Parts: sequence; structure tokens; C-alpha cells
Amino acid sequence: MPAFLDISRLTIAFPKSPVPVLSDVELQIEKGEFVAVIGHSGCGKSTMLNVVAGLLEPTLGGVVLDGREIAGPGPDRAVVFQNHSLLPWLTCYENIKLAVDQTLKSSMGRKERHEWILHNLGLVRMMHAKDKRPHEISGGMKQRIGIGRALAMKPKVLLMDEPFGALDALTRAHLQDQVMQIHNDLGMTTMMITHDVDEAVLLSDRIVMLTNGPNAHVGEILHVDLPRPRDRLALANDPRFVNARAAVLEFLHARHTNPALEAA
Ligand SMILES: Nc1ncnc2c1ncn2[C@@H]1O[C@H](COP(=O)(O)OP(=O)(O)OP(=O)(O)O)[C@@H](O)[C@H]1O
Repeated sequence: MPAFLDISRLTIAFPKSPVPVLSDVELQIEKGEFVAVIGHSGCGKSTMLNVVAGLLEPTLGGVVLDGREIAGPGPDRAVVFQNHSLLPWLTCYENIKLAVDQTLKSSMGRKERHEWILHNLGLVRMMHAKDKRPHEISGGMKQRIGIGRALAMKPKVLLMDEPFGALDALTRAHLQDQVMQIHNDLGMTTMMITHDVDEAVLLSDRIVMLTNGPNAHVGEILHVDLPRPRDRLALANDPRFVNARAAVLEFLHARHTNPALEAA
């Protein structure tokens, strides 16, 4: 049986560029899996996510989600970007409402949608700020609303492109814990781009390591053999966590060094 999310022989070449950014990328993600994609800057991580989001067309190969070939953006995939994409003139509640009305209006009545928006505000612990506008809340809170909005769309896949990359370390840890908790509760299929090795190990079932571009492809996949729920403090000295971390660091810094630093 084909995987829930099946990225097959994916090749992306941008116009005016002689060599493809990504070449023959193969990745199969099962329903409910949390997969992190890691690799050096510029290797093509966001390009890969954008293809799954339907924002970019493959040059060769393709992506099939739940048996359907992806041919453009759709409500079955919700994306959380590094910088929140909330509409500044709408409150937190209204930002989520807009997405819910666009995706679920045909299947849910008005009252049910209202309850659903509140439920998702609660899921990201932002009920207290439902009537605030984005400029009135912190960066971490904006990302929480972005995640709540994505989940409220009931996507088949949650796509996150460095969702915590712009946050300070403490806020980032807090949000990672929240996303872990939500994933434990909902089991949403998730593909997350990250630069942060600890974050990848803590959150993921598998870590997909891309080689350097051009012609980047999947170099290695690490299964993170850590039981859930996971606790960052308890894991800090757990040999399984330490070994997984070392394996990713070895891939990134010994076998596939950062081309940008090499060129400097
Ligand atoms: N629209 C585009 N047109 C031409 N080249 C592009 C386009 N988008 C991305 N690229 C190039 O493709 C390569 C991969 O970019 P991408 O943003 O996917 O990398 P990344 O791994 O996500 O990088 P980072 O970790 O720094 O965000 C880069 O060399 C980039 O310059």
C-alpha cells in the first residue's frame, strides 16, 4: 500500500539554474508520523515543503497525499511559517475563524464552528487572548495562534517551516513542549523543517537528513527510538537522546559540512 504522504523521485530545477536544487528525493511518511527535515542552509528544505504545500510544481516526480496527487494548494495541507502570517486587522479569534469559514463552512454549522474555534484556541492555550490583535501579543503567542489556525483547518498534514526559528530559546522550548503535547493528543501527520538538531530529536519519529545542494537528496533517515510522551529534562542525559543527537550532528558537520562556511 502506498504511504499516506508519498514524495517520489522529486526533482526541482528553477528557471535560469543549470542544476536542480533537489534531485530524486524519496520520502514516505505514514499517517500520524512526525517527521523533521534537516540540512544545511540552502539545500532545499523549504523548496521541498513548498512542493508538498502545492505552492511549487515539481520539475520531475511528484507528491501523493492519501491517494491523491498534489496539484496545488488545498485545505488538506496547512502550513505554519517561521514568521506568523496573521492578518493584523483581525483578532486572534477572527484569524482562526477566517480559515475555519474557508475550509469547514460546508461541513459545520455556525455554532459548531464557533465552538471549534474556541476549542483550537484552547488547544494552543490562547483563549485569554482571543480578542487581541496580533500587535498586542508576543511572537511566541502569534506562532501559537498560527498553529491553532492550522490545526483548526483539520488538515491531513501539518507542514511547518522552521516554526520556532524566530523565537528566543525559552519560548521555543515552551512551544516545542506544546506541539509535542498536541501531537500526543491528536496524532496529526506532521512534516517540520528545522535547523535545530535538539528540536528534531525531541519532536520527531524520524529525522530526514538532506545532503547539500545542488542536486540535494535524502542522505540518511534516523529513526528516533524514544518513547512518548517525551520530557526534555529527563531526556537530556538519556543515552538514546544523546546518540540520536550525535548521529545527526555527525551527518551535518562531519560528512556534509556547511558549503556556505566552506566558501567563506
Ligand atoms: N524561486 C526561486 N528561484 C530560484 N532559486 C530559488 C528559488 N527558491 C529557492 N531557490 C534556491 O534554491 C535553493 C534552496 O532554497 P531553499 O529555500 O529551499 O533552501 P533551505 O534549505 O530551505 O534554506 P534555509 O535553511 O536557509 O531556509 C537555494 O539555493 C535558493 O537560492
